[in-house]
Amino acid sequence: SGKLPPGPVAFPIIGNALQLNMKNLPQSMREVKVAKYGPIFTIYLGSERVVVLYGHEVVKEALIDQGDEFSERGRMPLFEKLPDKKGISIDNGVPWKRLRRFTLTTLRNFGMGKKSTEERILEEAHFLVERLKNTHEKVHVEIDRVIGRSRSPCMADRSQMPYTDAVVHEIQRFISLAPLGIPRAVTRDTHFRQYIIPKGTTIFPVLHSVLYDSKEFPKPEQFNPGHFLDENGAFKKSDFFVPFSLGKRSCLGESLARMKLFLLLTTILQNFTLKPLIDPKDIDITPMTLTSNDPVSYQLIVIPQ
Ligand code: HEM
Repeated sequence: SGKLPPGPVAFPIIGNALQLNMKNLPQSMREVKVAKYGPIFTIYLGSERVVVLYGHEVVKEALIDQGDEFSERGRMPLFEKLPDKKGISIDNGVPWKRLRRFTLTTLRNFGMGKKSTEERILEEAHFLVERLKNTHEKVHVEIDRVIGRSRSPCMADRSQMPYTDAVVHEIQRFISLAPLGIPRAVTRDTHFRQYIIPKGTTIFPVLHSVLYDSKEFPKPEQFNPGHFLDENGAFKKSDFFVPFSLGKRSCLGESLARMKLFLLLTTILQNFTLKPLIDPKDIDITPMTLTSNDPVSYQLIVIPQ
């Protein structure tokens, strides 16, 4: 008893390819949800069935409340044979369990070395600073605002720097790097709300739908660090901040990535003023979107402080 979540009628072989914009799947997901199917729907990418979870409530319900059932790593249908820009194949044969073990061991070894992770990242940040200082050339990156820093950054500073912390969070929210999440799959036939999702079905937990929820983040399309600040200017946590996903298969590199983002940003801004070449409002910040939101290249003026 029970049935699959609803979805648009699919054709043999091509599935829903004609109804979806394959160049911008996250946008298509929103249209399908809004069209009529609601927060849980089924689509076919080629002949592969995918159940899409759209919005904070269902994403949390699946990845946290029913975390065991939604804990398998899924496939990215249609895209599996595409090499990414670095020539690394995102083949479905990626052995996730081995990757997880490898990452854990590497992170542990990294942490056990003579130097702390913090020191290593700072070394990297200073190396970057040296490179920028010595280069005098315009770097192709867009940053449309300037935040000055007067003292040497370290992780302990973060709690004293709510605005910088909010900026880092807002960057991650705004760029929505993995808008569809990284595909999951269900470990067994799974009852989810009034539906049954067959074992092995690919699941897209649409992180973009959580990061861009307008009830939590007023005007989500606008870059506004105020999304993570309370009325007194203190840092405000949000359950909707899910760039690293949620639950037992969430990103293993989260604390490393967050440390890097904070230390690199503060070190660069402590040493340089960054300016765009053109009026910031004329800069097109639309990312390249296929399954991830990749920023395009920008020109930038880097002025030593
Ligand atoms: C800003 C940077 C990063 C973002 C936004 C990010 C995001 C994600 C997301 C959305 C997932 C899918 C998790 C899920 O299905 O619940 C993931 C998985 C994963 N990430 Fe990251 N990640 C980042 C950096 C890193 C770094 C630096 C590492 C390694 C040190 C890393 C290692 C992994 C691994 C191993 C998995 C697979 C976990 C599993 O399948 O059990 N990530 N990441």
